[in-house]
Formats: sequence, structure tokens, C-alpha cells
Amino acid sequence: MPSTFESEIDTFIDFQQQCHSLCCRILELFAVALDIDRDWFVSRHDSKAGPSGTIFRMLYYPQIDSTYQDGIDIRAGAHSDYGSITLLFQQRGQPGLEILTPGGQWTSVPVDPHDGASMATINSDDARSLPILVNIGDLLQDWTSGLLKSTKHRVVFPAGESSDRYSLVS
Ligand SMILES: O=C(O)CCC(=O)C(=O)O
Ligand SMILES: [Fe+2]
Repeated sequence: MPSTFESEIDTFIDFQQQCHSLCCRILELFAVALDIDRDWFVSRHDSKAGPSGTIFRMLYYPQIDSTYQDGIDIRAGAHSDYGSITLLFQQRGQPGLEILTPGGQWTSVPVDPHDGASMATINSDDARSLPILVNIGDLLQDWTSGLLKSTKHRVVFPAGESSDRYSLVS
């Protein structure tokens, strides 16, 4: 843990635990939907039985000058996540995530899907908070024999002006 974060260690641990609980809840609902034992996925992330396998990452992609080449220079190369599910927290004004569609096209994922919607169409809770992006990973694809598909994604420099990008991944 970098020393600059040491004073916030309790906040990070609390946040990470809340992420783990949310992941477990989502995995439980997947199990219900698949009509299998509702603990099937969650029991495999039980920290009482050993390391839960959960990884928490705080990512910083620094702003660079405008010499980067669109479509060639990228911030995080194409990959799928190797775990079961991943929660991704992004910040307003820091786009860049793209997913590969089944048709093989890279498509940008809005940080806030409500962008462009009129305020009258979103409720006040939505106006305050950003959605959490949930990615299915390779392990869940494997566990479900490909029924749930892991999503290939990457992070590119946004078109136009580049800015710092911070994200949290759990
Ligand atoms: O920073 C992002 O938006 C994505 C990060 C990511 O895909 C990862 O850490 O696996
Ligand atoms: Fe990823």
C-alpha cells in the first residue's frame, strides 16, 4: 500500500468489503436465475475457506500530450477479466472504456448512460450517483460452460482532449 494511502486504509478496506458483498449478491442472483444451488458461485469466493480470490485495483492513467495516435496508442490493451465478475467504478468526464461487440466492433461504453437524457427522465438518485459497470470474467464463462460470456474490453484515449483517468476495479 503506497504511504500516501495509509491514512485511508480503513476506508479502502470498508469499500473493498462492500464490493465483495455486492459481487456475492450478484453471483447469488445469477445462480438463482440459472436454477442452481444459490451458493454455488459465492461459496467459491468464501474467505473463510481460504483466499477469496478478490483483487482490488486503483488505476491511474495519466494525461499525455496530443501526440498519441488514435486507434494505435491505447491505455489498457484488449483483455477479458480472469475472475468471475468485476465491478468497475469510473468518474464523470473520464471516458475511454470500450467493449468488443459480438459483431467484432469496438464500441465505447458511456461512463454515465444517462448522458444526454433530459433531467426530467431520470430520478434524483440517478442524478447523484454513477452506475457501477459489471463485467463477466473468464471464470464465470467457464463455470457456466459459455452461457454467460466474458466481455473483451480495453481502455483507449478519448477522442479530442486527453485527461487523467482514474478507475477502481474490484
Ligand atoms: O480502467 C478501466 O476502465 C478498466 C480496467 C480494467 O479493465 C481492468 O483493470 O481489468
Ligand atoms: Fe478489465
